[in-house]
Amino acid sequence: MKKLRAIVPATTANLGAGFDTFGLALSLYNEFEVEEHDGVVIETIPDNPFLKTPEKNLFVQVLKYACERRGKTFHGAKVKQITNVPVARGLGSSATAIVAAILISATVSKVELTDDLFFEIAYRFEPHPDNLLPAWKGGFITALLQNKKTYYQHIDFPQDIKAVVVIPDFELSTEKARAVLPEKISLKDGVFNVQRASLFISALVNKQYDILKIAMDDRFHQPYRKKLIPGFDEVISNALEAGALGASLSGAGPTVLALAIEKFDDIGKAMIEGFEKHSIKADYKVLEVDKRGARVEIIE
Ligand SMILES: Nc1ncnc2c1ncn2[C@@H]1O[C@H](COP(=O)(O)OP(=O)(O)OP(=O)(O)O)[C@@H](O)[C@H]1O
Ligand SMILES: N[C@@H](CCO)C(=O)O
Repeated sequence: MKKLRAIVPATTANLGAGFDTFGLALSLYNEFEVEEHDGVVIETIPDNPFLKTPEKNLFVQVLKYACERRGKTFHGAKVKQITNVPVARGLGSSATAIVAAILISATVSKVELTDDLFFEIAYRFEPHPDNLLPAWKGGFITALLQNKKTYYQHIDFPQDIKAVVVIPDFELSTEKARAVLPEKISLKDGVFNVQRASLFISALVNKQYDILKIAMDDRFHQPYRKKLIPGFDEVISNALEAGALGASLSGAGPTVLALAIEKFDDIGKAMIEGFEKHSIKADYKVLEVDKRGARVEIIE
């Protein structure tokens, strides 16, 4: 195998009411360089001992599975990861690793990467398409899984909207953030989210940005997850007061996302203040929507 590099965008899932269905790719990228090697050697930039452990490194685990799935023996790999997407922060870091490994495996084996093949591998490691799909194909998607088939649609995301993401300095695994969700929700809350998810899509299509604030509200997951994220309500209200169109938890959190067409730095700083009031340090990034998705380059 030549030396290959996969470049995969971060993703923000849910966008409020679109729980487990909306996903958006963002201009923050993880890079995964790989070449054949006897045994597994992992370098991470910045240094991350956790990800350097092969058993904890999803990129290596998916590479191994994809190799053995083709009836080959996985002898190892020399991996260099540039991890700009922070782990367990709600920006789809795990999805970047899965997508990178699948694309590299398909490139090496010269196999056409169909949706069925992609999801057959990916769902063994991550059960929801709302990070996987935008990380793979870019842009904004809405998706669902029914009877082992994934249905999804791309919707053009307005060019003038950017994402302000505020990343607090603590991790929240998707597993832990899903464990606090209720088994059942009321009809009233169900209608609440259906109304707003539909409104969100209409607002994008019709460029009716003034309704995004309402459309990004949620009763499925944020009321429960915010107990794990001190300052969440203030971060959201600060974003809106500073000029955001709408704001929500990014994926399973703890990152908080604001959509905006102006005042990006004011919004970022105001959101950080919301966390700082609860003695939590945070950093903000102003990101574009990534429309290209993941790609593989042959280095040598
Ligand atoms: N860049 C990466 N490279 C290799 N393995 C990763 C990477 N990011 C995450 N993982 C693995 O995936 C596991 C699950 O990550 P988790 O889903 O909790 O966080 P996340 O994907 O960063 O956040 P979210 O899914 O909320 O966007 C991590 O504990 C780690 O084992
Ligand atoms: N929809 C998933 C996304 C995880 O990134 C969740 O909220 O748990």
